Amino acid sequence: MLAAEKVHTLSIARPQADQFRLAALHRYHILDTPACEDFSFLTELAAKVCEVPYAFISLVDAERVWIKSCTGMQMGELPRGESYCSLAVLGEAATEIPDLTQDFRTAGMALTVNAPFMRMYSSVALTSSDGFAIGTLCVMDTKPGGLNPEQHATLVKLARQVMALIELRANEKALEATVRELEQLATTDELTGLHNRRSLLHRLKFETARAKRFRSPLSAVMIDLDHFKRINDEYGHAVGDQVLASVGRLLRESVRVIDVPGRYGGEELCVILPNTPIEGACKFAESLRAKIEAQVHYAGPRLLPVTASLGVASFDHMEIADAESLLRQADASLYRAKHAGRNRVECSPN
Ligand SMILES: Nc1nc2c(ncn2[C@@H]2O[C@H](COP(=O)(O)OP(=O)(O)OP(=O)(O)O)[C@@H](O)[C@H]2O)c(=O)[nH]1
Repeated sequence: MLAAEKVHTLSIARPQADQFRLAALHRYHILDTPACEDFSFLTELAAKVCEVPYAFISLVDAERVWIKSCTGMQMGELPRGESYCSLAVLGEAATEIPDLTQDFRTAGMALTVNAPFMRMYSSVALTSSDGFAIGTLCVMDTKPGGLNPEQHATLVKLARQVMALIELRANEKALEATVRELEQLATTDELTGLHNRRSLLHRLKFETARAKRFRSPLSAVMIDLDHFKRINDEYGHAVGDQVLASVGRLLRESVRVIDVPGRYGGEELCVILPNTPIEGACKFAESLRAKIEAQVHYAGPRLLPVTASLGVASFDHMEIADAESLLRQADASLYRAKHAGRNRVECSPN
């Protein structure tokens, strides 16, 4: 970073429609990203080709110029009024200042009046796909002068490479976000926000393998709403859906991050509890049962009592060979809870 004994802030004219230019810059999500070898390579190449000690990839933000990569000195960012690059986004595709001390706009800037006492500046604008200059690829020297036509032509080509790399990184980021979104859609039950059946069974297989490998306990809790058919029949499917969605939310809010809450099918929900022995799972199930009973539901103005029966099974108390048999045992416990009068928890084994 620059040691600014005397910070000299020039009020530099802003290009018209700077907010559109800034929007274009921010769309790339490149500001404040970590250093990256691909960009460093391009600044090193720019300095070498132009036979100067300094090269920068700079991005002109609202109040600062942020340096993505630099060769010759370490610099993170500069106030916008202290950066030569602020001039370069004023509209010119290329800017060259042969002697910075002789240009009234740059003569008082910190890099000119303090070490390393820059004298020559030459830059090519980094132009976004919608035509805005978001920053520059620039080279600097402590001697006055300029680039020859060949060096300038190469700097233009390198600036295009920098921009292509910025576009590539942005596209990669957008693609990652889309993949994450699709993954979320493919694994989530739309009504309840819980894992859907496929995702639940996939995670159960994974957790079963892990429990076997590390001999850690694994539990599953099956949850079935009591007399749910009556709710649908008496108040309609939409009210039934509303109840399921609320219980789903309650379940999501009741579990730990490592637990896997899912919709097994219809009004039957399930939670996989990794690293949890039967005692812990039964405690959890009992607390969940009480929360479901206490949750308030309405069908219009009428209060709707909703309860659930829960069945628990665990790996550490019985010989369970695979994921399916864990669920079968939890289902058998649930069956017992239903037959014992509903709104209760049954743990396996008896
Ligand atoms: N609204 C709504 N209802 C559903 C959904 N999935 C399943 N159901 C209904 O849930 C009801 C389940 O009924 P049953 O299996 O007879 O069980 P129950 O009435 O809950 O009775 P018990 O489980 O024995 O207490 C059926 O009427 C299904 O149509 C759903 O996504 N939305």
